[in-house]
Amino acid sequence: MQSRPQSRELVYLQAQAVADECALECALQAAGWHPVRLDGGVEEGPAHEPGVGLLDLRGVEDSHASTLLLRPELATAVSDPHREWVAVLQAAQLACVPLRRLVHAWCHDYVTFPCEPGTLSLVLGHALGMARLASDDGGVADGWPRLEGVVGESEAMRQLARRVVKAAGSDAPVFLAGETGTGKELVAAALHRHSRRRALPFVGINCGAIPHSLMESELFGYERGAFTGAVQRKFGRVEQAHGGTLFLDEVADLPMESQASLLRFLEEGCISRLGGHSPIRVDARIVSATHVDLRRAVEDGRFRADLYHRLRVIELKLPALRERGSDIVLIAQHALHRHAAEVGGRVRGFKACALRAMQGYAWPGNARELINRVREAMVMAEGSHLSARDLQLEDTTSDQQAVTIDLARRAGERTAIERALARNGQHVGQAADELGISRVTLYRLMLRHGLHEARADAQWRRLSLVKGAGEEA
Ligand SMILES: Nc1ncnc2c1ncn2[C@@H]1O[C@H](COP(=O)(O)OP(=O)(O)OP(=O)(O)O)[C@@H](O)[C@H]1O
Repeated sequence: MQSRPQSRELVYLQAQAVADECALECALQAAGWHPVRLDGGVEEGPAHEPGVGLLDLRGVEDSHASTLLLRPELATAVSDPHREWVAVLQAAQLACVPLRRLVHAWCHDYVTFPCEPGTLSLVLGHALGMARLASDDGGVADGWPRLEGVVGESEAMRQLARRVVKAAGSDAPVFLAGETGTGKELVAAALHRHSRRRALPFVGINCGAIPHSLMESELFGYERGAFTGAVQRKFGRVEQAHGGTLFLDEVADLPMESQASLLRFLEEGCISRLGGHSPIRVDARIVSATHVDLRRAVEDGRFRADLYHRLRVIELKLPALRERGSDIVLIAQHALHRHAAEVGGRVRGFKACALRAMQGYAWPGNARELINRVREAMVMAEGSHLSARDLQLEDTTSDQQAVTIDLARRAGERTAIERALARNGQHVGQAADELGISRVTLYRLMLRHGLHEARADAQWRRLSLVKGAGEEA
């Protein structure tokens, strides 16, 4: 006896109620597919399993077609990067240009209804196959998710990517900490793209770049006539981010008055425009960042403690570039490709001395400094391959210098320490355990390799005074 094929699941999203719903459901079941309705449409966070969705557009009138994607449940669903969509239409609807554009832009394929179960099965199976292919390419292929636009494969960045994707599954406020130029804004945008809000706005504001006197109106907007010159209503950044994400960059620079208003918004979910009389409900996910020590700002009385705790429900720390090993070269190459056209493709790569010098430099301005140096060098350099000198970096070892066993051992030792520290979030005790040496020995080795500059904890200061700390352990 022939066994009945197991039915496969698909997500079913209906744009408009139709009279003969059962007919489509029967056709799907006959084709071996089990539809799961997206009632209300919004999924809880991104499902990383590749899948297929059926977008039922039957009954959508021509006049509504161009505004369909303003409906958040539709926009969120069709922009899920892990799902391919198949549209269902009535043959006559193919004459509607906005509907055709929507299907062309967002769907893998379409069927006109009524249709043969065999055709339906073929089209859906093909869409599922394409979703799986795409997922193998760019998704979580070798156990860690790639963040779009964020270059880096070091262990520190893999850990960060995993945490970003987890954080994206919730609506809790996220605080991004990290030195200047480490990519906080880039990561904030990636967080938004991985969240269920991805089809709605990502609105950024640099709190350090706006005069204090304008901050309230910039954040919360104003009504016409609220003050001289307010000739028409203006929506503030918070309101513009409704449904999406609001990114508050350099949040430590927020004036006290706006800190109080922001806190009120976080607690009540409502804002008031300047000159407005009724509160307006706004649903915006808050991501904030600063390169300064926000805890210190709280201690100094420059930042409200209650707001500080509200903002950092989830804290993500971006590693400094010098802790990211071979990411330095990856980002340099990324910059080279990105700006190649500006110099007519004249510059094609890096000399060995440049690669060495980049790895040996501390990059206080992080990825921003690296990208800018590469870009400047590309304009100024004479040859096709950039040297350490083109990058205005010191080449500590020349190409011709013999590499002694001792030099190689030291280089290996330094790399092992850097990686252990990065893997263990700069925790010296844990890094020492992993390396199989004592904390004291690790501190001595760090001193010898010049890896101690950023550390200011008391134990380090004590140990650095120990006689002979820089000698062989
Ligand atoms: N991992 C990365 N891959 C590619 N480009 C990066 C990466 N990190 C940073 N950049 C680039 O470096 C520049 C600075 O990044 P970004 O503005 O996100 O840093 P930031 O941490 O927000 O800095 P600041 O604290 O000064 O505001 C941008 O041009 C960004 O595209």
